[in-house]
Amino acid sequence: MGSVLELRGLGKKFGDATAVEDFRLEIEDGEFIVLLGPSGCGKTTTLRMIAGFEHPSSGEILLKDKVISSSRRVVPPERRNMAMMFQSYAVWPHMTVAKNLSYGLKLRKMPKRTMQTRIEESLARVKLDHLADRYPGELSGGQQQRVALARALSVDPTLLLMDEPLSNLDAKLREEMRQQLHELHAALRFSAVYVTHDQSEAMALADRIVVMDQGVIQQVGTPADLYLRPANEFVAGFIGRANMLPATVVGDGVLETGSKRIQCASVSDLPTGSDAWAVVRPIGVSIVDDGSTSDADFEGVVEDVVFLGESKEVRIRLNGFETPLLADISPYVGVQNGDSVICRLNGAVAVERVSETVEASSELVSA
Ligand SMILES: Nc1ncnc2c1ncn2[C@@H]1O[C@H](COP(=O)(O)OP(=O)(O)OP(=O)(O)O)[C@@H](O)[C@H]1O
Repeated sequence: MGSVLELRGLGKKFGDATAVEDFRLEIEDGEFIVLLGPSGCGKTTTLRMIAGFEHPSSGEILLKDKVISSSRRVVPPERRNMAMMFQSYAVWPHMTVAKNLSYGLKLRKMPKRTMQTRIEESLARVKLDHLADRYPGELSGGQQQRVALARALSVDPTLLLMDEPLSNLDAKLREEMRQQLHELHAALRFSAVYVTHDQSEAMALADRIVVMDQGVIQQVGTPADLYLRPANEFVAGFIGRANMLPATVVGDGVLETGSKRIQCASVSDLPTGSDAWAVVRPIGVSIVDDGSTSDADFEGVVEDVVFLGESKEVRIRLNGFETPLLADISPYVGVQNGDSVICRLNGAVAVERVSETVEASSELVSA
């Protein structure tokens, strides 16, 4: 597998304001990459630079090892062999499914005979060949999404670009479409760059996620990498729910927080003496009820219990800590408000503590 797209130190300024800075990424053939971050972090600008709608202020873009954008050479959007899908997958309502596909192929001056075969093949790939003569209004939302995808892929693009394509849909349809898109990608393995600010969408779809904040890449990794091994406090707070306890690095893989010592799964090269956060996911917190307590366990009092069916979300006020700890525990464990409990923290990760408070603390569920 070679690289499809390479972004080398890509930057974009609008006047004095930096929208994207030193963006570096290599995308493998068949990879589904998601650009994720809060509003204004530079996702769309990055996508538009890849498409060629926006000129980078610095850096280079290579498509299949050929430079398509640099200070000396800029290939226009229509010659980049990329397809773009926008919000809601808009298909043209006044054209049949087959016509929706032929439109883009005609623009590319494909001969008629080849075109017919291409349309049939493209619709067959998304299992819609029997609906070629229908109008979009006669199809379900899921089928319309497949038409849009078939249309985008019919031109055989090197790269498919998608900007929040699900954002106008209601929650239920959105989840269905996400599932379908994931399955189609698994089957067809097209290369894609997908922009969203929704972390659960990113986790569900991506081979790798690029987390951005204020124009700068914070971390690139698989959903599991980002969740289990966040590189910094922004990623720890932005991806999923996290308990973040202020701590100090006291040795190799060991953090001190309050008067307790925690063995970490990863300390990300922080020197001894550094300020850190001990990041612990709610699922990593267990309530010890078999008498096997140790010095590393924490004592606290239960403040709130929410029964969620598959789990119980328990909020615990730890002795000596300001921020309450969130624990996802088995729904069969009997705990009530006011109970004194012993907690054990598993899978802790240390990240450098730069801010005194992190926006997404244990009480805040991000995006
Ligand atoms: N044409 C423009 N002129 C001036 N500033 C712009 C322009 N386009 C984007 N920006 C600025 O660049 C920054 C990044 O914008 P961008 O649209 O890439 O962010 P985003 O992460 O896609 O946000 P959203 O999720 O809200 O679409 C923002 O501060 C934005 O205001």
